[in-house]
Amino acid sequence: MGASTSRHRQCRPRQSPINIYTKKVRYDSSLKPLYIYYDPKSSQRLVNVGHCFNVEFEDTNDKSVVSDGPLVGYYRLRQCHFHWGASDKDGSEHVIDGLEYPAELHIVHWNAQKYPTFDEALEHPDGVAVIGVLLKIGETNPLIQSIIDSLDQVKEKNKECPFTQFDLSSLLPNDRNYWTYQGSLTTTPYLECVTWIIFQEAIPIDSDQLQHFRSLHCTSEAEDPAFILENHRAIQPIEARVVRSSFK
Ligand SMILES: O=C1NC(=O)[C@@H](c2ccccc2)S1
Ligand SMILES: [Zn+2]
Repeated sequence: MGASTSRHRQCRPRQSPINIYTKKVRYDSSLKPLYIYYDPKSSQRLVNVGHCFNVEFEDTNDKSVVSDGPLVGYYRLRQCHFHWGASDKDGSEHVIDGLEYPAELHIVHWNAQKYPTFDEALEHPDGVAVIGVLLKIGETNPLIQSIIDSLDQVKEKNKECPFTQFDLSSLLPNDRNYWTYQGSLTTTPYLECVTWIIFQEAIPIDSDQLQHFRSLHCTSEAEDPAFILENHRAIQPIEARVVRSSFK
């Protein structure tokens, strides 16, 4: 192994996203069912952060949390966002047996039981838990439509608007089978602090709804407009990791 390769392997061993090769996944009977409770009163606002839009939630209390599953303790809901592609052919970050989905929802939580702030949690290997939900082209999604109906208020980078009473739990698939592995943030600074929980079942979105995501501006009002056509990171080497499943 060359020096750069060995340096590369040592310094970034748990990057995300990855291809989940289902033949190499290991069923782990000790994995518990996930406990997920999201209070619609926790949702606060919609923000265009330039490379995507976030639905941001109040994370100064434990009203909306995820626990159990592969996790130790509880993780507080902080924000959710989507990743998408320039066409419906790609867009998800995680890939399943080489199959790319048109988009992926990320629900970001942090270990408020152990760490005082989100920024502190980012510095620890058990600091963050992200639930990933794959999206497939299908019927119109009414929950996503409620977000789209507000997107014109956050068209440009750094714009935000109130977004309350959002029932995020209705966006989750009915089937709670999941894969889990240790990974990283998928945007800079790519910190290796994430326990990933990816649902096996995809949820529907229609093609027109996806097109609305691509009409968001990655530029501020003062700049010449450019669009967020895509915002998904390429898959990364799995290195020495094994993906576990909650199901056979
Ligand atoms: O799941 C992920 N998606 C992203 O855009 C990354 C991120 C980075 C910082 C805060 C929240 C999320 S990590
Ligand atoms: Zn993400």
